[in-house]
Amino acid sequence: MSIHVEARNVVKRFGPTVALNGAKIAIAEGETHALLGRNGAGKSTLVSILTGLQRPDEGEVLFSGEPAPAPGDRDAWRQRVACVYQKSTIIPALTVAENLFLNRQSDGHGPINWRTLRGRARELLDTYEVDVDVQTLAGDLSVEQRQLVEIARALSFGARFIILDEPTARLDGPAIERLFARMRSLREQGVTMMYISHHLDEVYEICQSVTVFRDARHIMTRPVAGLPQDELVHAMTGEATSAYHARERTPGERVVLSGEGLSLAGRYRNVDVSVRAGEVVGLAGSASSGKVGLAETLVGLRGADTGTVVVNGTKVKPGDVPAAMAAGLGFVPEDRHHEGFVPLLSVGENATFPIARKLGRFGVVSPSRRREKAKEMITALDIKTEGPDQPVGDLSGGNAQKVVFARALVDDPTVLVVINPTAGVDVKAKQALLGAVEDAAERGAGAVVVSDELDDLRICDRVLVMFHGEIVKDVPRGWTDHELVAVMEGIQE
Ligand SMILES: Nc1ncnc2c1ncn2[C@@H]1O[C@H](COP(=O)(O)OP(=O)(O)OP(=O)(O)O)[C@@H](O)[C@H]1O
Repeated sequence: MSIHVEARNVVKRFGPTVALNGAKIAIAEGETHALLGRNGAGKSTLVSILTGLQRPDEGEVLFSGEPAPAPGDRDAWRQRVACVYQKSTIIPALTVAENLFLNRQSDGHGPINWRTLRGRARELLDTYEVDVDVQTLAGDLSVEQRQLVEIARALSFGARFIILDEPTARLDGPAIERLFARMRSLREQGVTMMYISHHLDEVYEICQSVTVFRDARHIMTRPVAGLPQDELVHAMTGEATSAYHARERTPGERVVLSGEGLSLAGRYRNVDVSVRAGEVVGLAGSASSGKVGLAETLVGLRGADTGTVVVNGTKVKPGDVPAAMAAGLGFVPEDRHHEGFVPLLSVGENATFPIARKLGRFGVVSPSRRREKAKEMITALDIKTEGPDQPVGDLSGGNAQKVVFARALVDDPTVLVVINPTAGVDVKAKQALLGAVEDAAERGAGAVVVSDELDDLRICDRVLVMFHGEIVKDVPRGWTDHELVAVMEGIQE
């Protein structure tokens, strides 16, 4: 089989960090090839080099045996490769049609003809069987629709090689199945794909080959069929890793978080929840179930039409997150890029933000105390960084998520609410984060884990399942995967 995409001996440095150290990958024509590695292993750096966004310090990239285009020749790159990122690259304030033809609206002869543009956009989406109205504002699309539009856009430039960088991180079960069906049909049409994910089961389901990077180096490339999962995990971590075992505990009596009579039009209705000290409560359901909206109300990020929220004895005003935090709340938001961290501030500043007032007198933070506390959190959560002074924007995705976690935990919260807590984090780091939630519960905090990752929900004492905006079942510990998924998908009452 011929090689479609190849990177040889790639070295890439960022200051003192060596992100890729003689790394390589070779992807055969028409295959779906997984790239795996722990957080910070160098995967995204390779993506930026394979898409021409960054130049390697050493090494080369070849497409079908030919050297890659010159760095500035964006059109030539677009014809060879496209990437669907976890973070959207489409512009929310523009329509789908405008996004599809961004920078190519006119043919260079006179003004843009909007009607023709819409027609071409419709035709393009029809070709790839994407059922989205081209006049919709891109900001109103679901994550799934947005990804389909991005894939269609990539193919329309003529690219026969698509990189999918953690595409399932924000999709629910049925949407993941639909994405996989589409990937299979693209593969049948001869499209080559590179697939990045921290979910090993997905790799076994959709990929034919896998390459593992560890500490900036290539560790192995193998066919997926017949490869034992232990060997894969060992290649990623360099050690044997055992499965995570959720702990047993007996929750206390005191209610530390409650929501009563909560309704928000279009999101959820008639919800009553209460979480006791030392209890971990899961909130599960499909993307349209209302679980994220409800969690955002519980932390004060989003108002409700009716009902009240009480955090640790304090009634929280809708929209007043600082008041909820002052009452003892720690929070990991759904979208770390928007609400999670400030990229230009350092790891230390981000991680210690909620305790800034306590660390210094008269509101002035002592840099040495901040560094000390930040170092503690870096060790506790195993954050891969040059140190507390590095800007969070320079960290790999999974390590940035750990900083958001550190911020939620730093002030020993009485109530901890985490939304998709392990999104983008690797196999081992996931265990550290779930362990941190269980530690908090053992210290007496009440926690809410909002997720549809079954591994995340396994640490919960009970799981509230939402369907179409209502809590349909309170499932105690001891469920099987099949049972819980059936309730989440509304198959079983
Ligand atoms: N612009 C940058 N400036 C400084 N360091 C960087 C920059 N981009 C990446 N790095 C560093 O390079 C290393 C590799 O990061 P990369 O994002 O490629 O990892 P990754 O394998 O994609 O991780 P994840 O699974 O968390 O997304 C990390 O240590 C990261 O901090």
